[in-house]
Amino acid sequence: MTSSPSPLRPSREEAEDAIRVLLRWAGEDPSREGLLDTPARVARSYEEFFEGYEISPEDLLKRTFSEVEDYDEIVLLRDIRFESHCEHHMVPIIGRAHVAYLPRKRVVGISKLARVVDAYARRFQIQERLTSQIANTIDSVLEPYGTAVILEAGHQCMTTRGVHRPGVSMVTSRMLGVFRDNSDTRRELMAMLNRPNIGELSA
Ligand SMILES: Nc1nc2c(ncn2[C@@H]2O[C@H](COP(=O)(O)OP(=O)(O)OP(=O)(O)O)[C@@H](O)[C@H]2O)c(=O)[nH]1
Repeated sequence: MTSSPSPLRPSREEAEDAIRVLLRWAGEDPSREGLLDTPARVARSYEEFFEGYEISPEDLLKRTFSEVEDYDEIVLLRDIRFESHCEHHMVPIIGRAHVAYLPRKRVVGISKLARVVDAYARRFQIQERLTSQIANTIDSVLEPYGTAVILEAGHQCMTTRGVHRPGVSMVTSRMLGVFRDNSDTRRELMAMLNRPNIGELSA
């Protein structure tokens, strides 16, 4: 995950040992052939699932386009798939994010909005905090007239265990600036979200 790990961070070997303990605790024999490479695979998967801890979301938004300084309408990137992990049960949260801002002077490359979503999603999360972190970062770095973030997600801690309710999704939002204060602007955003998604045409 990092080339210079913090002294508090366990080594890869310790992480793999912990995975062997979990396998034993589940009733398995980590030395059987099919499981021999599993601790290393899981550790590699964790590096991927949790790479957000190594990314600075603020830095992702530093490069802005000055040529479009006079654009002052809503920019919306919708249906951004994200994958996160619930901090309570360490199982996946899979959903879609819709991210909008109304630029004041700074416009960013749209992929950067998806990268900010990933930078926070690839950590242990609860959905409310994930929603706020994405919105707050865009708002503080770009200083737009407003920022809006809406997340819809399925939580495997509710679908594959515990209360077992497949098909349930959780919806959260954070509205800042004009999206919070101006009902016309918020309505315009909702109308944009309700239009058919043509993104798949270019997929
Ligand atoms: N608000 C919120 N709750 C979440 C999120 N992810 C998981 N949870 C909930 O966190 C709660 C943790 O509750 P606990 O009672 O401590 O854990 P538990 O005994 O495993 O609970 P059950 O899931 O009901 O079996 C559960 O109700 C989860 O559904 C999230 O992103 N936001």
